[in-house]
Amino acid sequence: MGTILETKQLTVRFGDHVAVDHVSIQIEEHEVKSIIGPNGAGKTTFFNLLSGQLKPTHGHVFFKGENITNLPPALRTRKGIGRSFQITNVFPQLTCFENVRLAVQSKSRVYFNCFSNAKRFKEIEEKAYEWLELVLLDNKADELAVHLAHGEKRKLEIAMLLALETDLLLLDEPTAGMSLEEVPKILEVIQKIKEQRNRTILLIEHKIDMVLDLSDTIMVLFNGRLLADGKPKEIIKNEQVQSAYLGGI
Ligand SMILES: Nc1ncnc2c1ncn2[C@@H]1O[C@H](COP(=O)(O)OP(=O)(O)OP(=O)(O)O)[C@@H](O)[C@H]1O
Repeated sequence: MGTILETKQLTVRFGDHVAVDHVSIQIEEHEVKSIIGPNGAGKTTFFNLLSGQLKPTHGHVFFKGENITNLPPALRTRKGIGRSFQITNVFPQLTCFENVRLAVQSKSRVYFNCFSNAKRFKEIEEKAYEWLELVLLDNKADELAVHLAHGEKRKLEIAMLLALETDLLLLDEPTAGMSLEEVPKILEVIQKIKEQRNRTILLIEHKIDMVLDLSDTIMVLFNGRLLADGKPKEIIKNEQVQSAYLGGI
């Protein structure tokens, strides 16, 4: 296994404010890496630089060894970087199954028409059910997305992201806005994706227990700078991290 994503001295300024400040990291294939840091530390801005929503003022992003710093978001998705947002992104008037099937179709570029191959559609439908099963939503396949609870919508969004079959998943606070009962279910979904060991996950998450449970490595941002990057045990012991973020636990 090698490095799937690397940033070198990645920096973005907004006027006088340096939101991401010379951040150099590496993400290994099939690892789960989390980004933590206080509000305003630069986590979402860093994601925007990786997914192409923002262009850096300085530095580079490499994906599978290729310099993608100047590629637009759609091209990055095609190369294998998929991103979820804090706001759920599903079609409310379609069922869960239809939402995921659309994502599978967009990946396979097969569209329904009367001349098309029925066998191919069957494969697409089976694949859509597989993703729904993986995110524990197969029992809601025929439910309209508009009727789902918030946590279920997040799971549906993750299923749609998985259906795009990107190698790297950028998950931006998948538990944001969830009730206490919903959080363990998302944790279980991410754990299941992790167990398959065929995706790399970069996760922004405020729930520190969840981060410690899931992550192979954790990077800590503080005022746009990389304060620490290492295994959960090292991060927890790091004195700078404790005083800057964890409140000296
Ligand atoms: N487009 C922008 N223009 C100006 N300032 C911005 C812009 N985007 C982000 N910032 C600033 O950059 C800093 C980092 O913001 P960012 O949203 O990345 O932090 P964050 O770590 O994701 O915070 P949170 O945990 O609250 O989501 C903040 O001070 C924010 O106000």
